[in-house]
Amino acid sequence: MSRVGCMVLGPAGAGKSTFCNAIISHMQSIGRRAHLVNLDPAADPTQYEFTIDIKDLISLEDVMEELELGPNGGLVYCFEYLMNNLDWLDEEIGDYDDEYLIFDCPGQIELYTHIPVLPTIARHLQVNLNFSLCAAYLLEAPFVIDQAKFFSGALSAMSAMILLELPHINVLSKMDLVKLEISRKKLKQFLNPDPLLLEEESDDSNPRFSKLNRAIAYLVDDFGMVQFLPLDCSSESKSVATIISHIDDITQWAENQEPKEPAEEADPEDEDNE
Ligand SMILES: Nc1nc2c(ncn2[C@@H]2O[C@H](COP(=O)(O)OP(=O)(O)OP(=O)(O)O)[C@@H](O)[C@H]2O)c(=O)[nH]1
Repeated sequence: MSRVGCMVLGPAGAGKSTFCNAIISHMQSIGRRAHLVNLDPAADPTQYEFTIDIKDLISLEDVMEELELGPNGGLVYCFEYLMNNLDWLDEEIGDYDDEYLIFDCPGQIELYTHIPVLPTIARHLQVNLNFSLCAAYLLEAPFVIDQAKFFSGALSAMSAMILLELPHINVLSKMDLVKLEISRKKLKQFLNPDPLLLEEESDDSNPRFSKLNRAIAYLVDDFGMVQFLPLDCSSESKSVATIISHIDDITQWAENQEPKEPAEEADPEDEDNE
């Protein structure tokens, strides 16, 4: 049996760490074994209990101090360092065989939309460590209430999906913060976005904007970004269990697929391990 993992992605503050912890708590409450892997070298160490923590290898604070880099350059350096020390990750993951690993990723989405850092890690986990892997991309529900922001978020999710090449689910987080009935109604429409309905919505705007919206709505639909699952971590809610069952389904599907080819970006030494 392969190992099962979920990479939790999304912009800064979208609720990734809270969601990761909600998954772990829920899994523990139903007797399943799950562990948290922190891939954010800037994470606050006091907040969550990580089984595996990139900060044991390298921390952003140290890099910024010692190399006099800014936060973004520092983060890229941390990931380049991890890329050159993937055997550290292999050792840490070691024998977590029949268990779930939840990877809490940094909120700098350029790490999966521009720089192929997380795609390389994902491929390494699949090819070298035999993981059935999926991605959960979080967007903050209160931010995507208007259509333009929804499209912008959906496009960033799509960009991550295309670059990571992983079975992918989208999540609208912090649903409890959307209180107005009219906003909740609008969000419901985004959970299963129908290009025709979204097209109608843009009737009152500038015709060129409307045309752009329509094109994006069809693009999002064509790429199968058809569903966003609602998430509310503020209270005991069924949303976490529902998302876990989606993760189970898509990782099960991934397990039945042909094994991936070794990553092009992989270190040639890794190919010797195959
Ligand atoms: N009301 C509400 N607040 C939430 C929910 N999920 C997360 N939050 C809050 O949102 C803030 C950010 O949450 P985090 O889980 O740290 O977000 P993150 O995406 O991991 O943030 P970065 O690691 O900085 O990218 C925290 O104050 C959380 O308590 C939710 O479902 N409802």
